[in-house]
Amino acid sequence: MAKYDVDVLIIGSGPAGESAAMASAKAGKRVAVVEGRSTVGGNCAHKGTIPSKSLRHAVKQIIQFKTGNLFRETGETWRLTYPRVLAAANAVIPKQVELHTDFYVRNRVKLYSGFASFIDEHTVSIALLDGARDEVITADKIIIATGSRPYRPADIDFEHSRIYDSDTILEMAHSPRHIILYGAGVIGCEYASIFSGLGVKVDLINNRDRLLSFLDDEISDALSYHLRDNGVRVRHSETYEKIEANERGVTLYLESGKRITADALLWCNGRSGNTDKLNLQAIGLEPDHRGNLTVNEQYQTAVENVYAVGDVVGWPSLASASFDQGRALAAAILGKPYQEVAGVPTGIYTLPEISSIGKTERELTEAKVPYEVGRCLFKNTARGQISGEDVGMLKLLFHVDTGQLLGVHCFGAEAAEIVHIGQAIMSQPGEGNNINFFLNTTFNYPTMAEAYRLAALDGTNRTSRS
Ligand SMILES: Cc1cc2nc3c(=O)[nH]c(=O)nc-3n(C[C@H](O)[C@H](O)[C@H](O)COP(=O)(O)OP(=O)(O)OC[C@H]3O[C@@H](n4cnc5c(N)ncnc54)[C@H](O)[C@@H]3O)c2cc1C
Ligand SMILES: NC(=O)c1ccc[n+]([C@@H]2O[C@H](COP(=O)([O-])OP(=O)(O)OC[C@H]3O[C@@H](n4cnc5c(N)ncnc54)[C@H](O)[C@@H]3O)[C@@H](O)[C@H]2O)c1
Repeated sequence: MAKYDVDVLIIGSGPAGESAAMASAKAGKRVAVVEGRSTVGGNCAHKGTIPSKSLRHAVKQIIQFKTGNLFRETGETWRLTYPRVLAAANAVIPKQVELHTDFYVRNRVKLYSGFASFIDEHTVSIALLDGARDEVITADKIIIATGSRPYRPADIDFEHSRIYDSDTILEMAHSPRHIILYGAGVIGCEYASIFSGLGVKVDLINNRDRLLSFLDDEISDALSYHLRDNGVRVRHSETYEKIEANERGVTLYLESGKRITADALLWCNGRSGNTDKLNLQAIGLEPDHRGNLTVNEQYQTAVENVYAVGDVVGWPSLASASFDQGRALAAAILGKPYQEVAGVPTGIYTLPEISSIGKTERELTEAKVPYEVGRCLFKNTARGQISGEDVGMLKLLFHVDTGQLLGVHCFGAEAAEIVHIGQAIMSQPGEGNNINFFLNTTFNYPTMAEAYRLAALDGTNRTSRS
């Protein structure tokens, strides 16, 4: 008789929970997953990555249609409402659910639809969604992969029909003429692109002094320029004092004395880890003030058999990293070699798209590393000219003496794909990581990938002249 009902019990079926489940099941463990929604996929598939990227894709199609002279006569009026675009975008969610459900079925992972909370460190109670009863399960190892949700300050009335967060904006049933986005992190910048692309007047309120300050300054400046060029009003270094809404509109009062009124406000300033309903007191765990759990490099919490992965452990809070954390954790539990999740690229689906990996110019300058820059503007590539996607740039940072590639920064069409070529070279050991790879390699022509060759030529021409 086994001591526990299952070997591994996972709470949450987002990317982190799913990858931990699949890796454990494939290693022959008896695995069960508890999901508080009626379908799998996590917030990633239902509220975060997937719907927002699908919405952005639909908006990009609209922009291409509106600006492409092949499709329309100049002066023709044409408009799609937000609910219509949203409905088209949301069509991807059931496809995602079907895809991910199959993974559980094929790998014989038992799924419980219900809300989990701890009874003790090996026992979890599940309030089943059908309301029939509570199920109690014991497990040798328990993984918390409960993700995060929008942070909601107590002084803002999120029940009001004009005030939204990144979950409820996916239910907005009208097209605003003017929207305020409070918070200019990744979510705020992505939604600024989406709404301005739909022709909505956008105010983007940033409580810092530049957009996405973790990016290379040149890329962050380019984002500010292009958002403004698309009609977004970006306001830096502003903090809200209060937000009032009534049937006529919503007004944001800023500490600086400014007042902005619009049809809707999207709050995108911060997230909280989903830990408050897990009854963590029962096992002596205490999350931090943002609801996140602290873990060691093996994703183990202070309780030996309880682990945590994904958004619930905080930074970098990405679906991409969550998948890898889940797999790394499963390997650690199984006593296999595992790789720490590091060197995660940034992929930001603004218009234009942004992606980067490695060091920024500021970081290299501060560290006194002698580096050179190679740039290729997309407007100077044949592919960029043919496709009309000529806004953008690839920028390579490399060591002046060794040619080692130190950073790849890209904005423009397909930046999030393009960056992976640089990532592959940067991850080569020793001299395998060298800018010369791009000079000694034949690229398909015409491609956006060719930008690597052009940027490498630009950079190495500079170093050979100096
Ligand atoms: C608008 C938006 C856009 C994003 N875009 C991107 C992007 O482009 N690229 C990217 O890499 N990342 C993106 N992210 C981040 C990404 O969605 C998250 O990092 C990812 O979903 C985290 O995965 P997770 O497995 O930790 O948890 P989640 O996906 O949050 O899933 C956790 C699951 O746990 C369940 N759960 C919670 N508590 C319980 C409980 N007590 N019992 C049972 N089940 C429970 C929840 O119902 C949920 O389904 C975006 C996020 C948002 C909000
Ligand atoms: N393309 C992508 O990769 C993508 C797209 C959208 C969102 N995301 C991820 O979703 C997460 C949320 O993005 P965001 O744009 O809202 O930025 P964010 O949550 O990282 O930060 C926005 C601001 O809110 C503050 N904040 C965060 N949590 C808080 C809390 N609980 N209480 C008070 N203040 C808090 C932060 O300090 C920051 O000033 C990020 O981790 C981001 O990486 C990724």
